[in-house]
Amino acid sequence: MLSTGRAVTSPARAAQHRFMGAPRTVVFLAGDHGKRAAASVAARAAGSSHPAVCLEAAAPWSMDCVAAPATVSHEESVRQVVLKQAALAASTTPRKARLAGRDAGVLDAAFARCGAVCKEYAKTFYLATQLMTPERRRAIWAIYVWCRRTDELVDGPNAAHTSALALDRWESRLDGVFAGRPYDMLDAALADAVAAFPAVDERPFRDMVQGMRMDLAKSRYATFDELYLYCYRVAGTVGLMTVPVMGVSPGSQADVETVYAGALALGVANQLTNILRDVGEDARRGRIYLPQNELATAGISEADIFAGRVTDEWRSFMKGQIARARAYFQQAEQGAAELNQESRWPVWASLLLYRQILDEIEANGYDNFSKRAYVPKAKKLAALPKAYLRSLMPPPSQTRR
Ligand SMILES: CC(C)=CCC/C(C)=C/CC/C(C)=C/CC/C(C)=C/[C@@H]1[C@@H](COP(=O)(O)OP(=O)(O)O)[C@]1(C)CC/C=C(\C)CC/C=C(\C)CCC=C(C)C
Repeated sequence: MLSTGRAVTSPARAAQHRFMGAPRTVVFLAGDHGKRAAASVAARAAGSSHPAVCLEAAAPWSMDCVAAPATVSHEESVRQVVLKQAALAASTTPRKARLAGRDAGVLDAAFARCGAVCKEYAKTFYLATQLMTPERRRAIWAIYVWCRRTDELVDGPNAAHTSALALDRWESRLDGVFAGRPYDMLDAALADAVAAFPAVDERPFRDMVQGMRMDLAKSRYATFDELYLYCYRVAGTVGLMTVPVMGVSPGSQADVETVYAGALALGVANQLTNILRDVGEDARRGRIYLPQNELATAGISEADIFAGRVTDEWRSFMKGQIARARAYFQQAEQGAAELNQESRWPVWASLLLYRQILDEIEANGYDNFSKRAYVPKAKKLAALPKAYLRSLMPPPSQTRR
């Protein structure tokens, strides 16, 4: 069954949450979207079957934050993180004072360095951030750089030397960023960015580090739900980190949760696509990021994968995996359309460009063992104006209500 991050509506899910206790009063702060987020989360919380009721009681960083019984899926736990982050969209409580005077010059240099790193590693994305306001743009660059540095710890040239202890230290540095005590220049840029956008929460950053820990400890995923948790941690978190910076369109009438859920969906879709593109490469490193139970049902063994056998079973299995990734892209579209207009271009670019990789896997006859699905430069370039045009369209919710 496809798992597409729908709202909590089914009686089964409601029953799952009923035990979690009575709703708490949540205090929300200013801002139009904040009010809408607050109203919507509070309204949901008022019906005691909704997961929002237990967010307040949640231990801050644990994925078991909902005192969940074994039957609560990771998808459900992640959904609750999303609701909590959406409720924080109202947050205007300033963090530690931002730097001024001579220190502000140092910060400018730090942000310029973040921009240069983006330009080097993600040219298209860097170009598409040019439409954003300068404050948003530099905050997004700082987040990008932190994510890239985090990823490099387990996927970079020195990854073999990264231990759980190194990730502990990285997490302590992150605490410093959020406490206004950055360790180096690039951390200082991030510290300033999160001070400027107080709705950016530490939670998704910490969850990304947890994702990196999974890469240290795990090379198999028993079910899609397990894989979903991994995708949330390493990529869905990016959406939750960046939406508070990009902002929601002033004309949008959509629930803030829809936008956050869309952001999560884009991260998950991108990561699933990445996984499907890199099956062969990962297998050569002894890793299989595919649900083992679904492989077994399809009659595909690990030996088939290590031998790179493109059989009818494999093609049919891949069709299902691609359909699932496309469903997440579809959900992401709903959120992307509601973002602030000047922030939409990089998001649509990421969505359209990454989704094309799925078409290329199909065009390669589902041989993702010996061929790397690659979007030709001309197609990539064509996606940019297309993304730009999409970004000009008003939010669907603006005309709907
Ligand atoms: C505006 C915008 C697109 C912002 C995102 C910028 C940002 C902070 C990106 C961080 C990316 C990063 C370095 C993540 C670390 C983990 C990782 C490597 C994830 C994989 C990315 C691709 O990696 P890579 O560069 O190695 O790719 P190639 O192999 O070269 O192809 C991921 C697959 C996932 C990245 C996830 C996103 C870009 C999520 C984007 C979601 C949003 C920005 C939310 C949009 C909001 C709505 C409402 C839809």
